[in-house]
Amino acid sequence: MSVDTRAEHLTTAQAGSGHAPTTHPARCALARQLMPQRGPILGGTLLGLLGGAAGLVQPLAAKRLVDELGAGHRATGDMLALGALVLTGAVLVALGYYVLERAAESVVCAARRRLAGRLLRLRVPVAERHDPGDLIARVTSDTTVLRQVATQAMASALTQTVISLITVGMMALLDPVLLVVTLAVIALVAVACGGIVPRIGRAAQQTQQAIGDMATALERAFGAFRTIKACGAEQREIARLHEAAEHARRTGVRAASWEVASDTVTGAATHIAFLAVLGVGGARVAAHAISVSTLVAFLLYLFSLAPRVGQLAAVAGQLQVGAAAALRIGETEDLPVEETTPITSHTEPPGPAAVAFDRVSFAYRPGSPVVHRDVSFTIPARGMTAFVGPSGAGKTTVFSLIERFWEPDAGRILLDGRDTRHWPLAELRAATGYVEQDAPVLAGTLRDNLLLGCPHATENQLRTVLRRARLDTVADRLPQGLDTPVGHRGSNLSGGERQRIAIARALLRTPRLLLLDEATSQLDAANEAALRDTIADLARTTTVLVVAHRLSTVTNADRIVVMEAGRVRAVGTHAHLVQGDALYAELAATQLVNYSAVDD
Ligand SMILES: Nc1ncnc2c1ncn2[C@@H]1O[C@H](COP(=O)(O)OP(=O)(O)OP(=O)(O)O)[C@@H](O)[C@H]1O
Repeated sequence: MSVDTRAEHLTTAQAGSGHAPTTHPARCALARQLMPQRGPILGGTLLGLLGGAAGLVQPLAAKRLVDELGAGHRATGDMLALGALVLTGAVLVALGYYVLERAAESVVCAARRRLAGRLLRLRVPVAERHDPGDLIARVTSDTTVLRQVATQAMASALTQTVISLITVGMMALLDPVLLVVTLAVIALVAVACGGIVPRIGRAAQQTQQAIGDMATALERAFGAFRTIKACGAEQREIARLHEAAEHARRTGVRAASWEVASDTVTGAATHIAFLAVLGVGGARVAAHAISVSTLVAFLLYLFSLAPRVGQLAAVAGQLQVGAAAALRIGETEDLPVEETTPITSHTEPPGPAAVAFDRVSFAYRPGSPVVHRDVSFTIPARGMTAFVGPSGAGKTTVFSLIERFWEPDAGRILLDGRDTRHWPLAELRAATGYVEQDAPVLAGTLRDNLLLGCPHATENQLRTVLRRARLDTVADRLPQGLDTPVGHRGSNLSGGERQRIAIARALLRTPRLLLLDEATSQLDAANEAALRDTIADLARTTTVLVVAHRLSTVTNADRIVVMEAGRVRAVGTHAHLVQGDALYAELAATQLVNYSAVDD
């Protein structure tokens, strides 16, 4: 098979079902996302570190300044040195931030590009198994979380740890006794934060999932916008969205509460440490154990250390959230995609393709009802073949299997005598034109839609297919002609116009095999009759397969395949089947009164 075989499920798709953010896979996923930018991230961190080091020397310079002034000396040089230190530190920190911000944007952009590249190449069964809203949230919202981790969290984790250690070293040099007092307070903070930080991570992960749920609910609503209005279901859908928003609010508030608790603990600890150091330090100054300037310098170090300890606590939470987002992104990147080998040479013979099903059996999912049972038929190159039968008989599935959206469980599908599994996928699809049942039209202009499968078509080719699909008058009527926007999913067009666009789009590819699934069901009688002639004309040079509910559209087919409950009942011409197949005769008896009326 021409697909990779990675895990087909997103384990973190549902709230609470994923890995805890601190697990090894989560950390590996985070490292995988950040690795390509490790150079700039380390560079930016180093600059921040140097800026922080400049800040570290400031208390010593201040101490010296106080000593000089206390001794009645002029201290212009010391003042200038202190100013230069402040300036250098600020410039280095700013530069570091800039480098990190750039690296973060690169991390996010690379993740988004990788995800976009893979999502559109997902295997159909895999794509159908996941909520589009959740997949979209992974590309937009989770990558944004990654950005924060790639800048602040990673850099802070490194710089703050190193600078905090140096600060502690400096404090030890100034007065070990005051350091013991400070470390005792820090130890208390560490114990309190140890309980708080994982809770911040978990709550923030749930917020990310809640945002994904909102995207899913929105995608669902916009996917059936008019139906929701027509059913008067706006309030119920709004309630669904409100529920998702409320869930995001609740988890957001929970995360914020824990963040506030963490800030409060570190803030209170700063004050306690300050008061303790001031009390013990004052006593030591009075006892001449240390000088006033030493106490001032120590307090300055303490004030620089306190926010760093607070930041380290926050960073631990951010890293957890980032790891959870990276895990969701990594899982999505690992979903199996279709092969991507581009077409290098056209090895297939020109002209119409022959199709055969050889004892094909198929179910959409293991354990789900069998849709095709031992289906066999042979369709020679050229001519029109229609598939008819009751709803759910498996007609559309024939097309899905030919296009290799799905693979048969047993049997073979042959195109030009060659198993479709041995065709390069791009080549197989290039040989085929497919008009789906609901004739999807994409947002953009009419021209964008037509050129979707054949971007280099000339203006002449465009005009020819427009005429053949009976779209020329529509295009002429539109205010900007072919460059008129058609709206979201072609909402500015009628159902019949959308179908004709889908047909024109398929014709433009000059396919060797044309698959039309209920492609004219929404056309008026005149347009349908004209398109029936176009298709009959096409069938002289191309193999045309048509799924039809209305027999009136296919009575002139070269052969008709009658399907029922996943089996081929009969194959023949209209005249032959009316005589020879009871189901077909019944369909003809109930439908062809209308046909005569239309034809006449
Ligand atoms: N993507 C899918 N996943 C799971 N089951 C599916 C999927 N598509 C179709 N089915 C099921 O497979 C069966 C055959 O569907 P298919 O669309 O091939 O029938 P059909 O003959 O074309 O029907 P209709 O005439 O109503 O379009 C149906 O029972 C349907 O519910």
